[in-house]
Formats: sequence, structure tokens, C-alpha cells
Amino acid sequence: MTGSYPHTRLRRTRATAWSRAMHRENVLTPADLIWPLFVTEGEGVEEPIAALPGVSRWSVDGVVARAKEAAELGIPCLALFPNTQPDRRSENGGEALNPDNLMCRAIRAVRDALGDRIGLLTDVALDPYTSHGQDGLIDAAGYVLNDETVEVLVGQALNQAAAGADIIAPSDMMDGRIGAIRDALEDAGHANIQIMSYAAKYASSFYGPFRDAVGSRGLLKGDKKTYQMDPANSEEALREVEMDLAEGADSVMVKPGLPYLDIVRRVKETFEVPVFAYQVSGEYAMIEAAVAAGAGDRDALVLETLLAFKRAGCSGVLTYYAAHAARLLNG
Ligand SMILES: NCC(=O)CCC(=O)O
Ligand SMILES: [Mg+2]
Repeated sequence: MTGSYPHTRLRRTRATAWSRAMHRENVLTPADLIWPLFVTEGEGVEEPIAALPGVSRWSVDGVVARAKEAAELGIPCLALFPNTQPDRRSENGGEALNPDNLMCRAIRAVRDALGDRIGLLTDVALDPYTSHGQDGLIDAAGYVLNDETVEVLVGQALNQAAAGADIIAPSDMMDGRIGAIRDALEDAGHANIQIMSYAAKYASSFYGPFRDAVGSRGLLKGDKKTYQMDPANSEEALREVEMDLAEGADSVMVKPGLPYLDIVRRVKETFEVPVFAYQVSGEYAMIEAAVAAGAGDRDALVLETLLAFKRAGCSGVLTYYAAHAARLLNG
């Protein structure tokens, strides 16, 4: 119990740097960071993404170089996203099942170069592969079909697993996909491949720059509200998480990040499982815009926002600032 003034003065322990360090309740380290990288075709290619100043798409060799850099910085895991060429996109996203697609080539190249020195988390959803930009198969009215999509997602997950993925991360929000993917991984002898479920993924306005990065912005018609969650809901997030855990998810994700830290906290307190959050592209772009406007200091804003994820209960954060933050933390 907190006593009363003046015997208790909460400012006492804040008076010096050593004392603040001694009383700090949460810490951020490079091991808390997962670095999302965008892969593009070619060799020696770096394509800056205008909507995400400071973030580029890299050809596979560049991804390998970034992976080495990440391992040296103490970042434990990368999240890979492909920018599929327009002529490889289709109505049913079949390129997701191609064992030589951009994603699988990137997975194999990083695995060959780094072995187990870094983890590879791979995105399962069809939006980087469909000509309509939705995460699944659609009917004539454009509605995303659940069970038919899950069948394709299982194939996509097995394809990534065969290429060497460590953590399958379904971001599609179909019902039942975690159980279906878990069963398929077990049957295929991949008992130790993890699943990090994007369990509570909201239909958010913060994903705009990401859609530029994977080339789906211009393609997407309508929105994703029939499968991603309503930002008004919190009870429903607990049901989503509960189902994914029951189906075999090893860890769960909340997305977006900072505006949804109340969800992180509720999930953590309710289930006591590893929870991750995604500081998404629009959050990154907001910080960059604030810095460009002279409204704040980048390094301080980055470290404060990332620490806030830890305080809320996250085991780690997916962030485009991962390498930058790790450099700051390593001093
Ligand atoms: N499935 C991954 C994402 O949708 C990322 C969104 C973002 O960074 O805006
Ligand atoms: Mg779900």
C-alpha cells in the first residue's frame, strides 16, 4: 500500500539516474524486436518505399544481408513479406503455392546463409498474391470465402514450412485456419514449427503504406471488414485468442499496435501466453511525419513507443524500426 505524504514521496526514487535505473519495471532489448522485411525480384535491388520513408524492398541477396545485420544486432527473428510481380498475381492467388515463389526463395537463401542464427516468421494470407488484393478466395459478389480459403492457406503454410520457415504466422483472419494448419504441419513432420496467430487483427486504417509495400493498394476494392475485426470490439478479441490457442497457436498477435494496447493487456491478463503486437506501417509513417514536422525526436519516440508495448505485456514487437532501435539499444 502506498503511504501518505510526506513520509511517502514517490519522487524520492526518481531523483537520480542510478535510482531510476534501479526501479525501472520494464526493459526493452534487441531480443524484443521482430523485423519485417519486404522482398522483391532481381539482384542487388533496393527499392525505397515512398509511403514508408527509410524502409525499402530488397531483392533476396539484400534480405540475406539484412538478416546478417539483424543477427549481429541481436534481433532474434525476421518477418518476410513478398512484393509479388503483377503478372504472377491471380484471382485465386495460386502463386502462394509455388515452391519457387519469391517468399520461398528468400526463406531458403536466409536459411542457407545463416542456419539457425535467426528465426524466420512467414506471413500466411493471400493478399500479396491475389489480383484483387483480398486475403482469400472471393465469390462472385466479392465476399471472402472462409473454408475454401483455409484449404489454400494450409497449402501455403506447408509450402513455407518445406522451404524452411520457423514460425508460420497466419494474418488472414479466417475462422479455423490455425487448427487446420497445425494438423497439416503435424502430418507433414513439422512438429516443431511454431504458429504465431494474428489472432486479433483489426480492420484498421493504419495499414495503407504496407499495401504500397506489397503492391496491393491499387488492386484492393472495398475493405476487409467481413473478416478483420471491428475496432470497436474488445470482448471479441478474447474469443478470437481463445479459439486460436485451443487450435494450437503457440503465441498470439494483436494488430495494429499502439492504439490497441488495451487489447494486449486484456489478452495477457486473461490467458498468460506469449503476446506479440505489430507496430504497423501507418504507425511508423505517423512517427516519421511527426519527426519531419519537427514535432518530436525520432529516437526518443521510437524507444518510448516500443517500451510501451513491453509495459502493456508484449513478449515482443514487430516493427519497421527494429534495426534502428537495436542500434540505439546496443549504444
Ligand atoms: N499481414 C501484415 C500486415 O498486414 C502489416 C500491416 C502494416 O504494417 O501496415
Ligand atoms: Mg480467428
